[in-house]
Amino acid sequence: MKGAYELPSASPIVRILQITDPHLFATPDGQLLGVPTVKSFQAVLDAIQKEAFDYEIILATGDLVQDHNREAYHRFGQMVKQLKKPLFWIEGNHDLQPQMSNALGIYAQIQPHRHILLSNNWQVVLLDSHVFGKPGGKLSKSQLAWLAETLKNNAERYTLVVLHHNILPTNSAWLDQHSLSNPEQLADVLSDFPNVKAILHGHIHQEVDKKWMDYRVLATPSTCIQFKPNCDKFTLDIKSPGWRELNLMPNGVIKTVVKRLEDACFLPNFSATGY
Ligand SMILES: Nc1ncnc2c1ncn2[C@@H]1O[C@@H]2COP(=O)(O)O[C@H]2[C@H]1O
Ligand SMILES: [Fe+2]
Repeated sequence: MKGAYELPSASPIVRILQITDPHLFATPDGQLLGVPTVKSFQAVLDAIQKEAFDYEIILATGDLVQDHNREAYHRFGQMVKQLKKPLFWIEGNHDLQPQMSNALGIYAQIQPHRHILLSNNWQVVLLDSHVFGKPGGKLSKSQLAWLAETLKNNAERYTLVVLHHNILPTNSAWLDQHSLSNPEQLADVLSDFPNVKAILHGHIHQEVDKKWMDYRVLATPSTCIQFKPNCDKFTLDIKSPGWRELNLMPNGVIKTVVKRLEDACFLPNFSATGY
């Protein structure tokens, strides 16, 4: 495990951009259920650059590629260069190691660190919840032990915990079977550290801002297809690709907003029953 990445901030507010689940292909025309994911990702990157939000770091929360292709990781590495800020990533269920680390490791902007110290009062801890060959997630004993150790060593800092898989149900049976399988073990670790403020994830291709015990749970739209909440059978949503802006305030509060491309762009094939 790499040590902490330290980002002393000029501003007391820490600004973070989250992009998630781009499901890129090696080829520019590769499609996921009718959506050309490289093109929708580029449209999101273009829209982000038109915004005034002056983020300091980027979090890419998994499922960076769709087809385990090394070249798709290189496409990700090349495409995010335009954002010109340090980028940190975690694995999703569609990602494959060591191809992912090896490919992303050659880009100076892309950081291998899983612990980020931001300003004087915040930290971000990135967890690997991916289980080889399975769509659902689990936090291993070693990830949980590392989380406990990291929180203990920096207990005075407010903390944002980041992983790929969801903790709370989406009220969609087809998707909820692929949630994090051991949230109670995560809760056990977190319960000793009252400065943990929020848990941020991807995977469910929809916006969430809810409470789980004392923690705020935030999920973010994919940069490609969207899943419709509250549907027991696989159902795609008409909502557009999106991203999230987060402002970590010096008093421990998080101000955050999800933004999307304009309506009715990159609509998927609504008759699809899965992938
Ligand atoms: N029809 C389906 N039923 C159950 N699981 C599915 C279906 N289609 C896709 N999935 C899996 O559910 C996962 C949810 O989001 P992911 O992008 O991680 O990848 C998806 C697939 O692994
Ligand atoms: Fe996923």
